[in-house]
Amino acid sequence: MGMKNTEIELHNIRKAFADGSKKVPVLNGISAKIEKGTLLTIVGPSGSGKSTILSLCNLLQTPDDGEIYVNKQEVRKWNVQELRRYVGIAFQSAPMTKGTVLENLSLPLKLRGETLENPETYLEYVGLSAELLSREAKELSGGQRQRLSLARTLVNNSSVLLLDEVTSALDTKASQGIEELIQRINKERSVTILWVTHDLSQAERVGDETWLIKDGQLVEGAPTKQFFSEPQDERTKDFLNLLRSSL
Ligand SMILES: Nc1ncnc2c1ncn2[C@@H]1O[C@H](COP(=O)(O)OP(=O)(O)OP(=O)(O)O)[C@@H](O)[C@H]1O
Repeated sequence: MGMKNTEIELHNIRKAFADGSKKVPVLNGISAKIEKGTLLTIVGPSGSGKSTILSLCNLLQTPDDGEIYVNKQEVRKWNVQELRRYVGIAFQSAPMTKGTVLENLSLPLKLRGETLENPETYLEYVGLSAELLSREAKELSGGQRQRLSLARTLVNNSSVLLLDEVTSALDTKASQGIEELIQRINKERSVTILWVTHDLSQAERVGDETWLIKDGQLVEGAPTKQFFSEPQDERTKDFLNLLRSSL
């Protein structure tokens, strides 16, 4: 066995949200380790807490209880800006700020008072033409915007990428392109990836490991092949059967 090199460790994470006067628990004690370079796919019913897990890893939210270690340092001990460079995030909507593609791409550096060298190399890597640099970013197609948000994480040289339903708004062809790009970023640059997806065949295709989150618990975490071919927990079997029978 080689030496394990943990990128993210969740230690008994709990989170509840206020709903009127009562607190609704969303994560009920989640513990797990993610090794560096892993492509983890996270599946589970709607509202089970998947996005909340991502948001805790770069301090968009803070846990009520428990600790999260990123590269061995508890998230609340990180400088937030540094943490958010180290842990990049991309959403389904791939939001852009007003301005050109170049301005959007160099935003993370501009905030630090630096300029971006060779912006076209980042566009090329994500499969966008350098001619797009002067284009208004909000006018790009969904697939192009998703590529640009991935390019931004490359500018930051992020070690971890949090992906929340990044292909759900795209047609099949654009979705395949983004899938391949993410796999390439994972393999070529050893970026650790936490990928929430409702598309089970995608989770099976791209994952090294897969988790099922249900009712705020990590029900089952296993190597992806095993997760889909020999699920151990009855709740995983039910979840997979239910979705497969509805196809
Ligand atoms: N900021 C918030 N304030 C209040 N409630 C929240 C907040 N964020 C999430 N929730 C609630 O927490 C629960 C879990 O939400 P979360 O988005 O983590 O689920 P999910 O598994 O990602 O769902 P989906 O697959 O539908 O995106 C939901 O009931 C949601 O309404």
